[in-house]
Amino acid sequence: MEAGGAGEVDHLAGERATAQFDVDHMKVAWAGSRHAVDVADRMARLVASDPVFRKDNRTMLPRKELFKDTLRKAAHAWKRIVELRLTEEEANLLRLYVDQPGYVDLHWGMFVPAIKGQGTEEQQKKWLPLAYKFQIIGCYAQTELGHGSNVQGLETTATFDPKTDEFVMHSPTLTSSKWWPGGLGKASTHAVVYARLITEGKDYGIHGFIVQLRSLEDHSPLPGVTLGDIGGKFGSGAYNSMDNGVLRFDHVRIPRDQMLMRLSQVTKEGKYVHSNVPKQLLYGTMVFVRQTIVADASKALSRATCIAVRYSAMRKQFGPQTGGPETQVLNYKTQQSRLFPLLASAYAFRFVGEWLKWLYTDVTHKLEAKDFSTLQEAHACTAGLKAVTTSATADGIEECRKLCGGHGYLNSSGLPELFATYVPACTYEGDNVVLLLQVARILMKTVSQLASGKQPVGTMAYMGNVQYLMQCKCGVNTAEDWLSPAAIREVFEARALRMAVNCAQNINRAPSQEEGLYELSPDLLEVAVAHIQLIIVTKFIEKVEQDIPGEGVKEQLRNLCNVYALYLVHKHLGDFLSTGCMTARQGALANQQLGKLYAQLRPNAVALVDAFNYTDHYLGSVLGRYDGNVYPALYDEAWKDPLNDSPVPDGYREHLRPLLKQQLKLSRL
Ligand SMILES: CCCCCCCC/C=C\C/C=C/C(=O)SCCNC(=O)CCNC(=O)[C@H](O)C(C)(C)COP(=O)(O)OP(=O)(O)OC[C@H]1O[C@@H](n2cnc3c(N)ncnc32)[C@H](O)[C@@H]1OP(=O)(O)O
Ligand SMILES: Cc1cc2nc3c(=O)[nH]c(=O)nc-3n(C[C@H](O)[C@H](O)[C@H](O)COP(=O)(O)OP(=O)(O)OC[C@H]3O[C@@H](n4cnc5c(N)ncnc54)[C@H](O)[C@@H]3O)c2cc1C
Repeated sequence: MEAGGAGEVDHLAGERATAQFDVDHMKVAWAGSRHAVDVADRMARLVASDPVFRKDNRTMLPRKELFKDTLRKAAHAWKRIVELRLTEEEANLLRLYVDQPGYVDLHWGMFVPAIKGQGTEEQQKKWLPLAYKFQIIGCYAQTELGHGSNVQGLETTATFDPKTDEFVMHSPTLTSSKWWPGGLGKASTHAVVYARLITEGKDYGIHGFIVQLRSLEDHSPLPGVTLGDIGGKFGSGAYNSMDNGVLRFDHVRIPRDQMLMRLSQVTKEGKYVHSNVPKQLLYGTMVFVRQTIVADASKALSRATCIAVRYSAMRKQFGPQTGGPETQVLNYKTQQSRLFPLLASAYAFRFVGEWLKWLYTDVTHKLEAKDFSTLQEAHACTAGLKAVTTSATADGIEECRKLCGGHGYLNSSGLPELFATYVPACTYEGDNVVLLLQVARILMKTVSQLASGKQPVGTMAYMGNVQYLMQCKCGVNTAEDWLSPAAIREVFEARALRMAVNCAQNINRAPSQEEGLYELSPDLLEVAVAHIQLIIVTKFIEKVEQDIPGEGVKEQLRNLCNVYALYLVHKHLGDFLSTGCMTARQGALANQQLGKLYAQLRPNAVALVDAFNYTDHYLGSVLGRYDGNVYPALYDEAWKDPLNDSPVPDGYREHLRPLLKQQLKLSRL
């Protein structure tokens, strides 16, 4: 937990004393409200003080023990949720702070939302109470061995049999085996299974079905159902606590009313009826989860930067040529230029995640009123932001590991496990490249409609300003000019639009649209990234323009916003120059201003990560400890490794002793 107890020394007190803002108010800005800070605080402490939720030994547990430990934690968490009558908000936070991937994530995160989004009212009434009380455990079984990205290519079949009023679930090929669903391997009793609906001899494509997989008596797989775990995954601990599974059906029968029938129905005679709604609503659960993944990106990146900032403030290497104390590595300009953009990104992703949640809620309300006009905007924003934020976060965690030098490579730093747990976010819920290509296609469509005078809306509205943005010149003359939000916004808009228009023109020169999209797909990725970065920068600017209470809080957020934007200008300078949005001199001025911003950020760095309000338990890092007392913690942690259980290792008698004795004999010859 945080410092302040009797006898504890705050080794970072000097760093905290230099902060130029009110940390308590920054906690509110980060969490969203005073209420959010208080609830998070209570739940984090509840978890940290409970010995069942201990996790410092996690990377040393063999897989079977790790999985059992996950079941124990999930059951204990549920017991506490019920005993303490926690609200949904509190329960979600408690699960977050338990911090161990497991079947409950998919049960609450995908199974329940899939039934809510795609089930009829009657189906919801039947299944949701069972799920809410954990009388059934569910997962989301979409991906197969042969197809993940291409959902329309899935092979599992659900063939309607009007004689018995049932669907027959079948896995016709090896590649049709369901493969990857979390919670499927060992824990789930039920799944929402995506399969090709076949009725009256016709294939109507992919639909969702609720299928019972295991007995509710003894948990054994039901007849015709083959189930298992797909095997160990990257890293120690990490995502290995999750039972990602394989599932095969051999003509398994389910009642007709277990097809999720909100979007389309099959009558008892076998007639297929599609409600008058866009087919893409079938993908609604993925859109929901992509939105939550953006919020999670800021959590993961803020954890990594919290560890790296605190450790960098405490770690010293080298000193002035003239002698004297060694330098904190956080004072090296290179350390700042690698670390501070990541800290700024964590804040940027937090605020864009907040905005995306609002957008998602707004679109959901519109859909309920049968207004589908914002469906494309929701798809583009969730897909694009999921891709950009998860890729940057995965890269950022790895950079934080390097920023912590050798100690960052130790499991006790928390960073290897954080990376291994996080990195599949670039793949699950849509491979990032596949998602960015979706965004790019929508951008290309928008560009092609500009000529007809159709005004783009939402996050693409800026494209309507095409006449101006295609020819405008950046007005920056001094480094300080880069502090203008209008100047920043304009170059990001001009870069995104010009890249999109250039790409669209190149596609139009191809023999066909399809060939053009195929040949230019690497460029399309960059177009999508430029557009999504514009959204993140814009939402950060809008956040800073709001009324933000607390001494110095707004100033710090403005500084972080400028760091985020100018870091992107520096990193993608090629885009800005080649599209003619700015000159090389203006690029140099941006970099000059970035250096000044880093210097302003430096005295506030530790306080800015304190504002995340993470307990030592949640951080799970000897390097990121609140009190900065890193060396005794590192030293103590090493002795906990099972290899240190005895001074002479197992295997000495069989493999070391004979070798050493043989060397002794040889030397005597
Ligand atoms: C609250 C707690 C949350 C906890 C979360 C826990 C996380 C646990 C960790 C992991 C869980 C992981 C789960 C999974 O991975 S589940 C499996 C996820 N799988 C995917 O994401 C697959 C990705 N593929 C796709 O989404 C699609 O196949 C596709 C979009 C790539 C292609 O779809 P396709 O039907 O072939 O269509 P087109 O490309 O031709 O597009 C047609 C049309 O539809 C529009 N569109 C596509 N997708 C959507 C959408 N989701 N919403 C709205 N509209 C969509 C597209 O733009 C086209 O439009 P048009 O040009 O106007 O016709
Ligand atoms: C940890 C984890 C948890 C998961 N949990 C679940 C779950 O609970 N339920 C579930 O149903 N699924 C789950 N999945 C599966 C996940 O959704 C898929 O792995 C993901 O959608 C990617 O699909 P794929 O594996 O088919 O990749 P592929 O599509 O085979 O990707 C391979 C490569 O091909 C490239 N590629 C593919 N298509 C294109 C294209 N059109 N253009 C250019 N490049 C392309 C990709 O960029 C990638 O580089 C999980 C996966 C992981 C790793």
